[in-house]
Amino acid sequence: MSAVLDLQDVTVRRGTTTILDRVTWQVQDGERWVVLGPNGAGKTTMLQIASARMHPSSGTATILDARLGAVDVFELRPRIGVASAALADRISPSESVLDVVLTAAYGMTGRWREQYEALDHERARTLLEVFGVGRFADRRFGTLSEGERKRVQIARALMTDPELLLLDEPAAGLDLGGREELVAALAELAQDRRSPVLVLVTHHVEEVPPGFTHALLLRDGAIRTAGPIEQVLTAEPLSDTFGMDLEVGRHGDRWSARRAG
Ligand SMILES: Nc1ncnc2c1ncn2[C@@H]1O[C@H](COP(=O)(O)OP(=O)(O)OP(=O)(O)O)[C@@H](O)[C@H]1O
Repeated sequence: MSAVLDLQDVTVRRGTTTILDRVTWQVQDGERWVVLGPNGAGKTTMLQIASARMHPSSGTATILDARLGAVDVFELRPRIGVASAALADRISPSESVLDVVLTAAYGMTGRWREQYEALDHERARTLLEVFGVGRFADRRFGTLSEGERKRVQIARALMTDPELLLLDEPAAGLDLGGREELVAALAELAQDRRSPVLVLVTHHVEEVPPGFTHALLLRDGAIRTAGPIEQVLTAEPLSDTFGMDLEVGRHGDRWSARRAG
């Protein structure tokens, strides 16, 4: 079976800066990946390629069997769910929470819109319930807390029933309780075999939800290590990626890291 995501020698240049440097990465069906790396490593840029929002300067990116540059990205994008700060910024604070989720489906249903409307509503409400924010369906998006908004964004990203779900720092800005609730929700998603392939960008190993299977470490636009999570989330590769001696702990199905010594 072909890979869900297949990057071969992907390089992204802006002026004289190389943001991604010959990135070769394959994600297979059923896998759940976490992407870690310091600020400016190129993580968001890699997700922009993976979500068909950016083309490589060189190399090839094949997403869900569609090669970027040879397909209509507007057909491809609905098959990819994305939750990121950049997308969240575009949501109007006055929009109702239900509409934030529902509008992800617009454009998918075309001229049969009316027949789909009831089903869309039901699905949007179910997704909000799954992420513990069902009771806010009729509130304005702008009145929600940061953590509640993050969960609404993930519900929105799942609305089109994507085959690939990309989450860019979903726990950023959350307090401890909010982070733990989000990690638990993502763990459930990861463990559900019906879920799409997941790629989660984070800065902290503490935010890696149980059930994630693989990890990729990025530094200065290049992959340092990628593979099964137990092998990658260890002291040596993480120290190398963050340029600092780190102690890495595994506590049941969670991780922690701190400076060694
Ligand atoms: N248009 C551009 N021109 C020049 N440099 C750029 C451009 N866009 C991004 N960069 C640089 O590319 C690098 C990678 O950015 P990117 O946002 O992908 O990193 P990141 O790993 O997601 O960082 P963070 O963890 O801080 O969010 C950064 O150094 C950034 O300044």
